[in-house]
Amino acid sequence: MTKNTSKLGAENLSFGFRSVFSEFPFFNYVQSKALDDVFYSGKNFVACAPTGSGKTALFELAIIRLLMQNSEPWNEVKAVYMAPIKALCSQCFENWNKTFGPLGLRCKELTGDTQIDDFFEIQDSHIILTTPEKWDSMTRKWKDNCLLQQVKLFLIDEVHVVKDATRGATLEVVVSRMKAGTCGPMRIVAVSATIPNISDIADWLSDESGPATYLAMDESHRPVKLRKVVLGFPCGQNQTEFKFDLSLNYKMANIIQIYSDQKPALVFCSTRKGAQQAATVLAKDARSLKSYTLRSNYHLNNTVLCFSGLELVMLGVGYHHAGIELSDRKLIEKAFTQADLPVLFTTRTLAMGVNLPAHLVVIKSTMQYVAGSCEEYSDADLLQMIGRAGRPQFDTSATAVIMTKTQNKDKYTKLMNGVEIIESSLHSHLVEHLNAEIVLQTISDVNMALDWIRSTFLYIRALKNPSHYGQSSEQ
Ligand SMILES: Nc1ncnc2c1ncn2[C@@H]1O[C@H](COP(=O)(O)OP(=O)(O)OP(=O)(O)O)[C@@H](O)[C@H]1O
Repeated sequence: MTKNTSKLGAENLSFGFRSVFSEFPFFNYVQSKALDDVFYSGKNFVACAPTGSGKTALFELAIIRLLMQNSEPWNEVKAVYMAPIKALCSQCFENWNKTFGPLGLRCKELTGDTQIDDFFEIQDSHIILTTPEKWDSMTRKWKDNCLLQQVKLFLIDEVHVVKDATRGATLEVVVSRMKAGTCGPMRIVAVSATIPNISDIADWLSDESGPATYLAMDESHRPVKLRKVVLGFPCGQNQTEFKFDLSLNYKMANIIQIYSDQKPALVFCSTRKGAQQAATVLAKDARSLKSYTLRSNYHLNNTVLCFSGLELVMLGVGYHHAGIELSDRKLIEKAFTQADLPVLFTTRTLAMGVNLPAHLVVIKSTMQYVAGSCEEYSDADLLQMIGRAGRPQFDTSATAVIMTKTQNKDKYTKLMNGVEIIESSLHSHLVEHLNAEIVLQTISDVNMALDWIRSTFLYIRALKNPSHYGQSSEQ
């Protein structure tokens, strides 16, 4: 466990705000290290720290700082929290409603799942929780609206998504638009678990006082030590994704036996059917396993499980996906949380925001099915899944195993070790985004266009690594 620093405990906060951190008595090492920059200073700030290291508290500290500069009824308080995954927005929305609600703050979730005509409610909210895509579309519509100009604090979760081939450009332009669109000072606080070139992100998130301050904490500061393993498996030229995925089911018993330390294992599968099939294969294999006893402590008389997976549950193997009745899903989650169910196969429904006692997380295949076709998981999704291993409440060490094709092993090993430099992806979508800014009149002449370009992450990285963007260093 990382050492707590009592000097920097929650008692440093004025009385009214301590309740926000009622779940823990002390800030951990990462939070203590960030305190000066995020709480005692108002500069833009970016932190890179491992999954599970308590980065959400950094956002909360930034919000509290903003509150301390204002007074009730918080008319001047407007913060935007932006995360690439809707479930992260929902998780924060739920938590912050509980913690900031009693302080008089109104939170509003604004994602693809919410209604667009919520505008007045949004205008009335103090904390808006949204995704880059949704905020992009909203800020395009509200260009002249005072709402944008009122934002005082812009919180960016999983900021490394800026490198994502499709979503990164949206994040990048949204940040530039926010920087240009507010009338008073707007503070930016960003976090991620993986940014090797954090100083570039700090340069990008600069304001007139200079680059953002930054804090980079390596894996040694992870509250729960995480062993990361990437396993490559051969996939024949004629083998379909489906068959490759299926073949991994037969490796699972071995992997669980080697890496689980006889503790709960969570296996992420790309489809509902895949989760069921994998659970069935493991349950069969488990019968023949000697050293690892898959035995469920889940007693029949305690359960009202009515779905077809009941027999497997009794063997200690469960599956969980959105197609299962909510009540059954809750029971499965409970059984796994209470360590009564040793192995749980799940789709990504359980990846985000749920604190489960998984000592081992296995990602069975790095491909997922989206709208009928196969694509690799995004880095953000993978890190979220891996982040489910070894949550601080349950464990002191944990293991994450990624099962992928042999040819992808290096790529995922790099991702696991966080050595892949974050590059911009805006160059691939530059024309489309420039056009949008021209229509929005953020850009109305060449000088403004140049200023806009200079405000992007693309500009920072293109100067350092021109060849990546198709430029020679002389250009
Ligand atoms: N100082 C602390 N002491 C004890 N537990 C803490 C502390 N700070 C955070 N936690 C708990 O650790 C868990 C992980 O925190 P959090 O989700 O903020 O981490 P994170 O760095 O954002 O992780 P991820 O990147 O996986 O989302 C939460 O359950 C949180 O309540």
